[in-house]
Amino acid sequence: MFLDYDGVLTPIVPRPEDAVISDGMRTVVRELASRCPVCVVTGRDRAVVQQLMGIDDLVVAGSHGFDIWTPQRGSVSDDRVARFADLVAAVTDRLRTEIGAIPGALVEPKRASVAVHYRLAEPADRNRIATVVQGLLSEYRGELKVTPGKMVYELAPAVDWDKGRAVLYLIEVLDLDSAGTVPVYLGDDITDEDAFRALRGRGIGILVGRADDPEMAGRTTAAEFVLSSVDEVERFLTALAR
Ligand SMILES: O=P(O)(O)OC[C@H]1O[C@H](O[C@H]2O[C@H](CO)[C@@H](O)[C@H](O)[C@H]2O)[C@H](O)[C@@H](O)[C@@H]1O
Repeated sequence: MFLDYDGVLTPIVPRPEDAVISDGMRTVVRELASRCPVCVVTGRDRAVVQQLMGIDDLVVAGSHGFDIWTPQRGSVSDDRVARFADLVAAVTDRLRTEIGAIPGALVEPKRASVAVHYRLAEPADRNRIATVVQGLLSEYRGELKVTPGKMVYELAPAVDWDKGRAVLYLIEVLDLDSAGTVPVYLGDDITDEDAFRALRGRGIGILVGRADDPEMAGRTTAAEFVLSSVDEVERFLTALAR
């Protein structure tokens, strides 16, 4: 079972640091993990998501799959994190300098990527934030890629790696590639589409969200199924954990 974090295990809230998992969801995730392998595949920094979940013994693919860790083996990300550390640090510094003074703009550093949030910024300031991000993309052309998310720009090294590649890698590393195993992926945001596409024909993709949510407007998805809310996710995982 591959689980995204924000928007799947916790509702979207104004401030990233307030997205703490509920006691009920934590219990269900733990119960499920006693029945089958559970991996958290998130845009979050790995250590941060472990803290928000209050669980540190699950496989986690943090920073959009760049930073993969298992309780048994520790880091299994090859040199992906180390290779891009200087780039990520330089871009994070620039964002802090150029965006830090814009009210409501938040720069969220991670081990292998960086996010710029504009949910709390005035609409008039959002263009300024987008301009800074576009400027950095031009300056680091070929080195940096930007993926939009829910009121956020996700900046990561421009390599052929994403949540979909991370899920396929985990299936291999964790020996889950057997005929009797069906990988299931739950996600809500644009970066989860890579995972839905990767599992097409070999697993099940479940989009979490509602068509009438303005942040989902115009989205197409490669997922086959839909759950409409975090509450529905909890009921679904509870049924699976029985
Ligand atoms: O891959 P995920 O686990 O879904 O993480 C995606 C990003 O989620 C977080 O940002 C989003 O959720 C915040 C808390 O609800 C919200 O305030 C923000 O507007 C959303 O974009 C997280 O902060 C990012 O680092 C993740 O990449």
